[in-house]
Amino acid sequence: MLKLDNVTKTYRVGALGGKAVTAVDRVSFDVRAGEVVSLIGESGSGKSTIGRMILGLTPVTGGSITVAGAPVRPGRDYYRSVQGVFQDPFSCYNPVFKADRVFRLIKETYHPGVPEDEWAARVRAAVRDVRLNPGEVLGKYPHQLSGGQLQRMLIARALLLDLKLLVADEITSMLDASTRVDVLNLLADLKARGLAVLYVTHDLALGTYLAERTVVLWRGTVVERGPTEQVFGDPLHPYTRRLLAAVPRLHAPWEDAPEVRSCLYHDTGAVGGLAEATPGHFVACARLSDCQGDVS
Ligand SMILES: Nc1ncnc2c1ncn2[C@@H]1O[C@H](COP(=O)(O)OP(=O)(O)OP(=O)(O)O)[C@@H](O)[C@H]1O
Repeated sequence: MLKLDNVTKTYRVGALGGKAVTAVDRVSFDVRAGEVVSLIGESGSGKSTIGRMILGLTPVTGGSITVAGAPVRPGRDYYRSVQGVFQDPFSCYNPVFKADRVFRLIKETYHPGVPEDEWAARVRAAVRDVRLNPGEVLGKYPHQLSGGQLQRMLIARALLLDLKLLVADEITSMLDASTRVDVLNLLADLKARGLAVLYVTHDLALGTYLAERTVVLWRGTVVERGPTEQVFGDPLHPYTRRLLAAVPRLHAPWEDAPEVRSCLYHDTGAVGGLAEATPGHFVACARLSDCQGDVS
């Protein structure tokens, strides 16, 4: 459903855009229909930039992104099947309008011909699908609803479209533990309906919860990707191991990488990109910044 092929993003920064920052560097992975893939990495690793490129909010610098075989083409038709939900639900609502205005905008843009009573029934069904009570949430202003309720209403809004791909960017990070589980279960429901979900997070525990496959991003490059149980159960790259072992320790800088005893990438003679350890489980060079998989 979603395919990224060697995607690179360079931002121009500094005076008159004279300096280039490579936020995403030759990233390739895919997400199939009915699958959740989690994209994991620390702050600044390029996760949101990837999400924004998929949603057509910022152009790619190199490589290609396709959804159902077609390139990203921001516009009404594209957003009918591709939607994003972001970390801060409050920013998606205008505080002076009732929160369910987000549903009205969908009707006006995508379903203008649907009679009002039928539309109201569809909205109520979508709201129930995200485990909210229409009587409790409809007709209220954003400040009268919780973050979790607003987040779920955004997902309900996406359900009113002919959605094929959802980019969920840190959607649970502002929610309390019980609401978080609700929203994750909701994503599992979407998966069961055949949606492709890219679940962007810096939280490994949440990443494992429902993703079939995991992509680990480090400074804009993929260092490991594969079936979630393999990436978490048998992490091959030192960065993945470090993420898994990242419990705060006083006086020990987090940056301390574990000693690299061997590097599958070099051992297998792989060149440029990732070495395949077991079917579908790929890993980059273990020498982190020394090499970044560019050796020959
Ligand atoms: N509009 C921009 N202009 C210049 N640099 C940017 C821009 N947006 C992001 N960057 C840089 O690109 C890199 C990746 O940022 P990005 O927001 O994609 O990371 P992230 O993994 O989503 O981080 P976080 O989890 O903190 O949101 C960072 O170095 C960031 O400073």
